[in-house]
Amino acid sequence: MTQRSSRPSRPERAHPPRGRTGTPPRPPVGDPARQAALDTLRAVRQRDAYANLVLPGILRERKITGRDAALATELTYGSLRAQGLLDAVLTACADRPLSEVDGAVLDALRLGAYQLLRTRIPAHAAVASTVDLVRADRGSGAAGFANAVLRRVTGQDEAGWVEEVAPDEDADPIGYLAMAHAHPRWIAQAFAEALGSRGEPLRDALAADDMRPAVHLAARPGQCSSDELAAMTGGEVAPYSPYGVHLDTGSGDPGDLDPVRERLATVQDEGSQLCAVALTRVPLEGSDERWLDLCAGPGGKAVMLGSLASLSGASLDAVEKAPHRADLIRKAAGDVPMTVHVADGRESGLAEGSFDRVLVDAPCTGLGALRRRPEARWRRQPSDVAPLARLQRELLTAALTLVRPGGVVAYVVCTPHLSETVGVVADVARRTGATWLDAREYFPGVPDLGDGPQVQLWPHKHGTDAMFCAMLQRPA
Ligand SMILES: C[S@@+](CC[C@H](N)C(=O)[O-])C[C@H]1O[C@@H](n2cnc3c(N)ncnc32)[C@H](O)[C@@H]1O
Repeated sequence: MTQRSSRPSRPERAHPPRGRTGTPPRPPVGDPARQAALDTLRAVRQRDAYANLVLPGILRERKITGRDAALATELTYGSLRAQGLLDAVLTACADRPLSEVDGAVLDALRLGAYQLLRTRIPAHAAVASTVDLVRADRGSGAAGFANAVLRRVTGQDEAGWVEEVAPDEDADPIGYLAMAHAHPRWIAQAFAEALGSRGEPLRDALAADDMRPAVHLAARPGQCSSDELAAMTGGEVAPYSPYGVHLDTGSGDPGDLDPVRERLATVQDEGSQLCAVALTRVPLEGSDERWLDLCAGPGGKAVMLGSLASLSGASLDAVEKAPHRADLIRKAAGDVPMTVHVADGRESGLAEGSFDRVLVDAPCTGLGALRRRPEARWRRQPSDVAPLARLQRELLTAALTLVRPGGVVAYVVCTPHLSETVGVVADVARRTGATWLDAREYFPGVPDLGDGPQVQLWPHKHGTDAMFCAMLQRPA
């Protein structure tokens, strides 16, 4: 990394910082979009909040709509996704470690740096608007500091900064791509291992994962077709899921769409739809009447499975450990028939061998759905993987006792991390004697699924989250 020669001097504080009471500052009349973004960044930093839950509330409460809402959304999610890259650049531009910068000022600096590096907002507007926010919240000393730092950021564009702050591309290609596409290095490493590549495929995967995804809707089987849903919403029929529609909603909350409110459709990534539907496509000999979703909260796949089950004369049981998430399943289900159990899937109390099809949509690191959870990539830690992999093995093992001989279990996670995917399935298949079916057969029309028997979907190949699906059959 190149050291910069002169740096802005440390500003003195003009007056005690405001906004320490936890109450978000009132939005300045002139810049509601940036203030909403800033307040969301603060909630994410201070309370570990989820931006996609906080921001819509702020927009609603402050009646921010249209272009301002779209700008607030882009700046919030963009700043959170790019945080690692922004922090590396800000570190190179500040006269002190970022850990010594006041948190509220750091939020604003990230917001400003994001505008400078990753939007077409003119530099003077990005700097001036950020400095105004800092001045309003933290006084003129902090504003001077922010001004000096951001002026340094304007010294070069994103590509120039990447060359300066990223590791050398030849010596550490994964570290370089991780920085260039704003991913923690360990996550880029996990993607590289799953892809078997540290070159072009990794670059494409990280780049696709760094973009704001389209909203995916699932038409409820038996209630509405994907053609009808596309016509109702102005979206496009999805390429692979028979129920899917892709939508560009800008800043709007897809939960507000009429077909979603009227329960004709749900908001669900196309990859999730494909995995749930794949379980129902495996041909079975003998009975096919009882289906189970062993990790069902908040109910996205349970609604899909419950709808398909009732069309085919089967019933669905849904197990969820967390009571509040079981409530979410009941709410999501509405009139879709299913029985919800609050229980640990490893010891559910359900009768062994009593189900024909079981879905294990196991808790996981979520590394495959980072596009949809802007702050998640910087929160997750490598140490999260091993305990989750242990839980995943236990849940999959339990599923193989709950399914009848000859029945099928779909193991699904929204992560490509090998320890959570093939590592879990290979281990459980070996210990239980379950047969590993070729899952690719149940994803008809989906290209580029590799050598099997598992299916790993990717944003850069399929436009879906990076969902993993393996099918295991209990020996008859
Ligand atoms: C990946 S999410 C499932 C998503 C869900 N299938 C859907 O499509 O909406 C995993 C769920 O498993 C639940 N869970 C965690 N540990 C569990 C356990 N031991 N038994 C049952 N459910 C568990 C979590 O609370 C979480 O709701």
